[in-house]
This record gives sequence, C-alpha cells and structure tokens, in this order.
Amino acid sequence: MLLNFSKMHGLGNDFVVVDNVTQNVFFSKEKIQQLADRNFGIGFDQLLIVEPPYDPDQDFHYRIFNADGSEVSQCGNGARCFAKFVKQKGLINRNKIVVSTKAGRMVLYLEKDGLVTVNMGRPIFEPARIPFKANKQENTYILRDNDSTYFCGAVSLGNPHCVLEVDDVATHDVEGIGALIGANERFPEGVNVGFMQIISRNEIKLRVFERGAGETLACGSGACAAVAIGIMQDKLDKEVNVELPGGKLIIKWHGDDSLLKMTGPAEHIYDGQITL
Ligand SMILES: N[C@H](CCC[C@H](N)C(=O)O)C(=O)O
Repeated sequence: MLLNFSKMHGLGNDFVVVDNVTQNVFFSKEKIQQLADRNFGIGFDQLLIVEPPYDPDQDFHYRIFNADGSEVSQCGNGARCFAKFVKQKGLINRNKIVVSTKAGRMVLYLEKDGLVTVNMGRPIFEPARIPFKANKQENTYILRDNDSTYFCGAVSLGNPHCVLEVDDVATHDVEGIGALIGANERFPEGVNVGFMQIISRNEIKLRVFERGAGETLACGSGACAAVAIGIMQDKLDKEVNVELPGGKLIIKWHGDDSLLKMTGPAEHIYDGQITL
C-alpha cells in the first residue's frame, strides 16, 4: 500500500502528517515505531493523522501517536502543523479550523503573518483528571524518587505534564531526571516532564522530556503547562514568551476558567510517499 505523507515541524518538534480523509491507512503500533525510527524509517517525534469529523460541528478529528506507538490526546506543536496541512492540502478553505481530539475540542487559527494560534482549552489541575496521585490539589507538590526530592507542578492540557523550576536549563540533567519522573508511579499514565528556568514574569526558558518520545526540541503543550503552573504559583504574568531549544512560543492565559492560547510557527518540509 502506498502512503502519501507530509513531513512538518513546529520549532523542531517533527511530525509525519497523514491525510486520512482522502486516504484510509491503518497504522499498527509496530508500524508507527518503524516509521518513527530515524535510521530505518522516516523519523519523527509524533505521527499526526487527519480524519473526517466525528461530530457535525467540527471540521476534522485529530489523532496523535508518539514515536513509541502510544496514542495520546494532545500535541500543541502538532496542532499548528495540522492547521497548515489541511489548508495547504485544500481539505478546508477557512482560516478558523475546529478539531476534536481524544481529550476534547480545539480551535486553530491561521494568522495573516503565517503563525498559528491554538485555543488549547482550560488547563486541568484536579489531580485525578491529570492523572496524578495526590491527596489534594496543590500549586506545588513534593515528589520523591529513589533518594531524591523534587518540587513540581502538575497539570493536564489534554495530556499530563509535570513541571520543575530549575536554575539553568542548559546544564540540567533533563534526560536522567525526565526519565525518572516520567516513570514515577504517581503518574499512572506516564507524564511529560518540563524543566523551566524563569527569566522574568514574562519570559521563561524550557526544555521538555516528552512521554513516548524523549527530549524534543520543543513541546507546545509543555510550554502551555509550564506557563499555567507558573501563573498558578504567582511567578508569571498572563502573557509569557517561552524560549525552547527549537525556538519561541507565546502563551497567554488569564487564569481560573479562562481559555489558554498558544501562538507559534508551523513549517512544511517536504511531501513524501512510502510503501507500507
Ligand atoms: N509526548 C506527548 C504528546 C506530544 C506533545 C508535544 N509534542 C506537543 O507539542 O504538545 C504526550 O505523550 O502527551
């Protein structure tokens, strides 16, 4: 079977994007792992699949698979690429796109300057809905692992995030601590682990060790998670520039029940074909 795909990225967080509106391709977990391999496959952090809408008030359904083949409910950088992809492929001719994911509903906006704004919905702090094992909701939790103690925030943007504040992201052991916390039993579905260095109330540096992919050059939902937690901890203001290794995102959130918005780029690299 021939698969047509696009290779895209959001700040270096890279994707294979598949139109399953005009195609109908099934991907097994093993096939996703094989295609994700950067030596034996195409290579990507996540596979993004465009499907017809599940409900009449949406334009598309948006499915996301990590490089390890696990299906997840959110990918912020991927949402921006999704918006550019469906417009470029002529699957829609509007600049406002409504999609559903396993976690809910998002609205994507193609901006005039080429950037994409995503309404990421409301950050979810209730531990049981992250999910995270805790006796009650806190702005900062104490996490113990082996003989180490970590202070972190926890939130869901449709996918689970744990965020630690560090002095210098550049030298922090993101790989080692990210893998350790990512496997902590208090996160029963795993977790994306963010390492945030606060530069000012409007600027942070961030690195993210992603569930199912390892450290990526950028994590859109991770940027949203870090800002939401920073605002809840009263360390950040309502609009924050997030500098990730792959580039910059702008995150806006007015707290409480308001909707969190992310704005950033999405790039098309090439179109390809592969025989499955
Ligand atoms: N690894 C994430 C999915 C991709 C998120 C990230 N690439 C983004 O831009 O939000 C998870 O397992 O929840």
